[in-house]
Amino acid sequence: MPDRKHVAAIDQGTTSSRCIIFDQDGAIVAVDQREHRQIFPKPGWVEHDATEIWSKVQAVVAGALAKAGLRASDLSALGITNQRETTVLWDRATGKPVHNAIVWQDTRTSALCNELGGTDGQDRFRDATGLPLASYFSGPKAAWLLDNVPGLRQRAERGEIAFGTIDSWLIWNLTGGTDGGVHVTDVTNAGRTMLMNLETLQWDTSILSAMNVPQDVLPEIKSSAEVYGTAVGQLAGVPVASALGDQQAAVFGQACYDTGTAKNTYGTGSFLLLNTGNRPVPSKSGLLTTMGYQIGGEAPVYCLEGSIAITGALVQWFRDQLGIIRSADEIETLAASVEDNGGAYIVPAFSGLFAPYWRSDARGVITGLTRYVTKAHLARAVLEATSWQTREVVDAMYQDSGVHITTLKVDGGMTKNNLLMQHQADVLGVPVVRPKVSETTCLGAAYAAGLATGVWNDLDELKAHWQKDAEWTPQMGAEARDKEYGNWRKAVERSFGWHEDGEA
Ligand SMILES: Nc1ncnc2c1ncn2[C@@H]1O[C@H](COP(=O)(O)OP(=O)(O)O)[C@@H](O)[C@H]1O
Ligand SMILES: O=P(O)(O)OC[C@H](O)CO
Repeated sequence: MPDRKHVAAIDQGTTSSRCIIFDQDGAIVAVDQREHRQIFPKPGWVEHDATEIWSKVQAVVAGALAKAGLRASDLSALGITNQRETTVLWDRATGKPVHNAIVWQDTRTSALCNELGGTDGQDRFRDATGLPLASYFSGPKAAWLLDNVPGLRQRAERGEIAFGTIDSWLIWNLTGGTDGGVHVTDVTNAGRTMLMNLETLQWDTSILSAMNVPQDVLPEIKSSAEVYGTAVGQLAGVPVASALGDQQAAVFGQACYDTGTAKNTYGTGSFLLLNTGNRPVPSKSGLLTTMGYQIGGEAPVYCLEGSIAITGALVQWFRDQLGIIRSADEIETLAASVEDNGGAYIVPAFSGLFAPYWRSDARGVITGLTRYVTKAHLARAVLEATSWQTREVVDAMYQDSGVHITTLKVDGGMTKNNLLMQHQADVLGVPVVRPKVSETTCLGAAYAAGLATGVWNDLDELKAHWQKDAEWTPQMGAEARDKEYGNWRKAVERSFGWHEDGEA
């Protein structure tokens, strides 16, 4: 395909959808982005309208093509990356969702997860899936919908209903929807449902029956890089050739192809993934064992993941709820106006703590307050909460894998904050590096789609595209670091036990 040298990627994220078109060097040609509504029906519940998401996705595809001055026929392939775990059930005949999508942050299934855990607790399905039982994952969300939308279970049992994470929903629509759309997902997304067995890469029938999810609703599990089908509509004829959960796509876009390489993406939350090679490494330290990627029929690559629920969202809270800053960028100037945190620590356990604690009973705390503490110290404490949470995850990675991360590749909205990135390097004691193309999520999806369609030949070719933009090297002494880390851990302990599960 000599004249088709562009690859498009759709990144359907928690707050917005974007489409980026890349050229053959992996450089960005055009970007278009639109937000969608966040629906909060009750405290702790978070929903999205999947129909709205589909129309925003169509709009950003049109927008990116127009900005690039390209047509569908100029694209070699389309890749998909997406917010993970968010769950959609739809009617196969009408193509309409039967309910709003339940978002990964939604905690309505906490009580159901406790019930499912029984005497094994959070570990009941950990050996098979690599995941602790938590409201974060899709399986319990699907079970909740089947039990709570009137008549849905019967319709599902009659084969009328399809389940999908957002990748499946988009691929089904892109390839024709009710008119022959393909119902597939990839291993990285299927791995976040808590319904896929990590060794067989197939749906685990014993978990399906424990969660009471009928197999007929589920998509077929495919690799992350292969042609699933051909798009219709405005992208008619373009092969839909990759799907990766957004954090795994960032691993791919950051060229973390070697065992022992790691990246951290700093957005609303932060997700640090360490490539552990072709075998799943079980976690005893509060991490997730998860898929990294699988290219066509090749052996799958696994990762250890530290999922941190709140990092950038704490900066948003500081701006929107406290009103101390007017823009996220202002936090750096305010924090830089003082030498240190003045003794204050903020633990942003707004909806419990994810890795490495998985404590749904935790709630946010600010500790160490004295009359000396100013809003500038608090601004520092907000930023430091991100680097300390990351340090805890890196320590857990070492405990589980024996791998010392020697350089951390970073990306995401918070990485433009120099003070934060310096503190991150300081508390980890290793260099932190940011690539030139910071849109690593879309880039990863584009790379995978381009590999599947012959735009790029192999991982070495992709690795050669990676270029450093900025690097921060550690400057803090070990003694100061250890003392502050101790303070942070004391603050975390103070956050435990504030909330009863099931309480609104
Ligand atoms: N200069 C900054 N310093 C610290 N945090 C920032 C800064 N700019 C943006 N952020 C935070 O980064 C997040 C947005 O990053 P982004 O990668 O776009 O996130 P997502 O993909 O999760 O929506 C927001 O939570 C915001 O508060
Ligand atoms: O859409 P993001 O960037 O907030 O990512 C969400 C994660 O995939 C949740 O697991």
